[in-house]
Amino acid sequence: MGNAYIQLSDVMLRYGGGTIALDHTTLGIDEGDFVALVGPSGCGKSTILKLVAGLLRPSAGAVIAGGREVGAAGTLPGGGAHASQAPRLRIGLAFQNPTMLPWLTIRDNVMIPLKIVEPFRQHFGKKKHGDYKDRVEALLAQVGLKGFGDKRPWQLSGGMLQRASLCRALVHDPELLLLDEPFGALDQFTREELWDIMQTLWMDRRPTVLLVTHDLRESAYLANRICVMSSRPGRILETREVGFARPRTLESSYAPEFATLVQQLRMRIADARRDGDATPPAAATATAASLEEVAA
Ligand SMILES: Nc1ncnc2c1ncn2[C@@H]1O[C@H](COP(=O)(O)OP(=O)(O)OP(=O)(O)O)[C@@H](O)[C@H]1O
Repeated sequence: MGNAYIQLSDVMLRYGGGTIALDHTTLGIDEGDFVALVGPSGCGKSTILKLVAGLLRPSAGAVIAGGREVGAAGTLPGGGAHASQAPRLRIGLAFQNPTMLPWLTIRDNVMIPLKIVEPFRQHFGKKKHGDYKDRVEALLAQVGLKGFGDKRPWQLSGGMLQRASLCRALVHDPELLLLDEPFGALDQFTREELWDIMQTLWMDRRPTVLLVTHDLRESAYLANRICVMSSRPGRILETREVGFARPRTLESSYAPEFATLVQQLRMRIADARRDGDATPPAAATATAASLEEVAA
């Protein structure tokens, strides 16, 4: 069993209806790393995020986040007999649909984690019009939403709401950021703009990030490592190091080595879709070796 910051060890996840979403899934993520999960639709990517967040517990195997067993098989999520004494990680979440509470301003929506999560929560009453407001305004400015704090969610475009959603995911300085296709519903131009913003936020703050995406260019632009999953029941078929220098730019995303990486990922996923996880180990190793040459 590995001992990475985030560690899934031989995890099996069976949903209530009997669907086995993950089987023999092992994945380690180092502190401060930026990892993307890609793979065929329905292969269990979101299920991995939910396990790491402690929203699900594995049917077998173990999930550890920041030294704490978040949902050992047979225990309650985040607790139970096997849980270590390590403090629970502060987690930030952003999804494809940036759900905002419509009766609150953008500023108050972004502030919600400060109202809920310790140690911010205990000072909320005192600081919500001072330090916390400044913190939210600074984040909004960083994502290009300066001056929009007083607006209501219905007064913003989809791209602006997604920017606000990123602010909400980061406002409480999470140690772990879980992103489930956060840019999936946006047009290409807005998406690329947000890649840049996301990269800057990560480089400034260095949370550990786990990003689920269908967009292979996005994974190559943002991640340090890309994990390719098999068809359901999902497991990690291959992990790619992405060695491109940072900060990455749109221009660099049109470089031949970037295009080659994306093309190879695409072929790997097409294989996984066609063959399930039936790729013989020798062939998988050969593919991994050829892919390594690209990143080098
Ligand atoms: N609550 C649930 N109950 C039963 N089955 C579920 C549940 N949630 C997901 N599944 C099934 O588990 C499998 C994995 O789902 P998951 O959402 O993790 O996949 P995914 O890779 O994120 O999919 P996509 O790329 O299409 O978003 C799918 O077959 C899905 O239908």
